[in-house]
Amino acid sequence: MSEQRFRGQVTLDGPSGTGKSSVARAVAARLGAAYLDTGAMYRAATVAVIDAGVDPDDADAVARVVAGARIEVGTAAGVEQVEVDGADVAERIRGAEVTRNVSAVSAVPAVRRQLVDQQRALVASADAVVVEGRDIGTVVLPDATLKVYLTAAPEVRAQRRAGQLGIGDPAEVAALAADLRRRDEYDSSRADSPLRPAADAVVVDSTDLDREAVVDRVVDLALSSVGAGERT
Ligand SMILES: Nc1ncnc2c1ncn2[C@@H]1O[C@H](COP(=O)(O)OP(=O)(O)OP(=O)(O)O)[C@@H](O)[C@H]1O
Ligand SMILES: Nc1ccn([C@H]2C[C@H](O)[C@@H](COP(=O)(O)O)O2)c(=O)n1
Repeated sequence: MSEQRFRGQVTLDGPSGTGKSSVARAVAARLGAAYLDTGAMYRAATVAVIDAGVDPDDADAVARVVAGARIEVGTAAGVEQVEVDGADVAERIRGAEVTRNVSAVSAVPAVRRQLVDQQRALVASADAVVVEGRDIGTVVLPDATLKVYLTAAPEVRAQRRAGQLGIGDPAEVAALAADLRRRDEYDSSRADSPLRPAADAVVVDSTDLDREAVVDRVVDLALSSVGAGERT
């Protein structure tokens, strides 16, 4: 049950493992809003590329495969629905092979254009929506009601991800931290739509905040956002 009626778009961008998905889902539930995980769309595109046997670094081939794939994601906050050509890939998109290759696939401009068009269409069908990703405030929804950029210290992010995956071995935690650094670097340095905060984003550093505190902060910001957002 939502606490107050909110209309508009909340964008949540930031590096990997900063809490975008968990915070965005909870904020959407509190605001009674739809929820869109754009990372899931790039992951689904990566499944299509892997299944086609194409090299993720071959931009032309990647663009061709993704153009021919039907990628569908749900926008209900409580359910993860991700399909490629009608097949359920919600679990598979979280696997290591997809995570290893998703940055290369998501750096291909034609893939970005296709998925950004789809993202805007999904957002247009909702009167209240929380959208998470890397370029939502900068590229996908530059006029969003509220833009939040989530950050957290890299070592804290690695520890949280380790907790999520049930990993305690220090060598494996170090490998997780290295993977986070590699993806941050790739996502921030690509030519098309690099990861960076929008000029008008509110930066929330969750290093010393628990998840509920971050959710409270974003909900407060959304409900008090001036101008485009509405409360009824
Ligand atoms: N403020 C917080 N305090 C403690 N743990 C948190 C906090 N925010 C998120 N977490 C936990 O950190 C882990 C990573 O969060 P989440 O998957 O939401 O991040 P993300 O930014 O969406 O990652 P990615 O971009 O890689 O998909 C999860 O286990 C989540 O429960
Ligand atoms: N708007 C977006 C969302 C995601 N990506 C890319 C970059 C990430 O490494 C990858 C997976 O995202 P995650 O599920 O970890 O949030 O997808 C992007 O380029 N733009």
